[in-house]
Amino acid sequence: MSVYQSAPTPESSAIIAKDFDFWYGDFHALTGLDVNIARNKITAFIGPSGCGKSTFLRCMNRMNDLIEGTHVSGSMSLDGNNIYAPGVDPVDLRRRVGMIFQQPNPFPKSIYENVAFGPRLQGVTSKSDLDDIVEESLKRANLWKEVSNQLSKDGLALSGGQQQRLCIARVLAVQPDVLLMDEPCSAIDPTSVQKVEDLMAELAPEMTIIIVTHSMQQAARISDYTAFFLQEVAGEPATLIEYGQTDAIFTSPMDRRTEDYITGRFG
Ligand SMILES: Nc1ncnc2c1ncn2[C@@H]1O[C@H](COP(=O)(O)OP(=O)(O)OP(=O)(O)O)[C@@H](O)[C@H]1O
Repeated sequence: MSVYQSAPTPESSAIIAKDFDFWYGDFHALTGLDVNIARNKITAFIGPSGCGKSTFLRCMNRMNDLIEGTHVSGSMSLDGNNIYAPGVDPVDLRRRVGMIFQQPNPFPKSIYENVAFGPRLQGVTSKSDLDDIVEESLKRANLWKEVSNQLSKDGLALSGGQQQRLCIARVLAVQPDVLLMDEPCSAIDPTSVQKVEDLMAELAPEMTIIIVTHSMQQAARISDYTAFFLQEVAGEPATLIEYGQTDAIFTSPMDRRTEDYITGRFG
């Protein structure tokens, strides 16, 4: 049984997972997840390595569909619609639920083309419209000031932290409702971490953000809600141990395993 402390209500949630399980082939990776993800807030997923944080994150835009032999049970909805229902187009879902990875992965194209790529695919052809989208997206990603006079430069020539913000701009250009961030700061320098955290705080009022992080400090600093996952027995599925408002989880966890993890006793 998971423990909940002032967790989001269904009415205030963008994503709702109910009795959700996930398998990689025969390996039952996640079980019994009941999680409401608050709309336009930042939610952090924490837990030791291998407890299924990334797996659960990737369920939210069906990225795991790309891995052969995976399947799910239970339900997962976005704005009230089951994302695993027949007829849902995963490509369209991934536009609405964008993803940022641990390693920045810009295309080997110019900064401009990286950001214009998605809107072009969506049918935007006007040069001035694309110019506007590129500028706006780079501004929202806190990168515009650094690159506005070098938009034709190769995205891969930027620093790691700049590349990560370019990837964020690329996702923002297609106007997602949800941003999934899988350890987005673990491969970038501290100054860039600060910039990414600042931009998350700026985006959150209009976007639902979920971040997987190994940094307790980062989870405590930036998130509104925190979910703690654990795989207690090797080979057995992981599950949600405790979930709720970040302040409550960090200052008065109700489950001993949460307390042990956040105080650094394991993991
Ligand atoms: N593509 C895959 N095929 C089979 N098993 C996988 C695959 N990806 C992950 N797993 C397994 O699923 C479990 C959960 O992994 P996952 O990467 O989701 O955990 P995590 O909590 O995000 O870990 P970390 O913090 O190390 O990134 C692990 O046992 C892992 O070995």
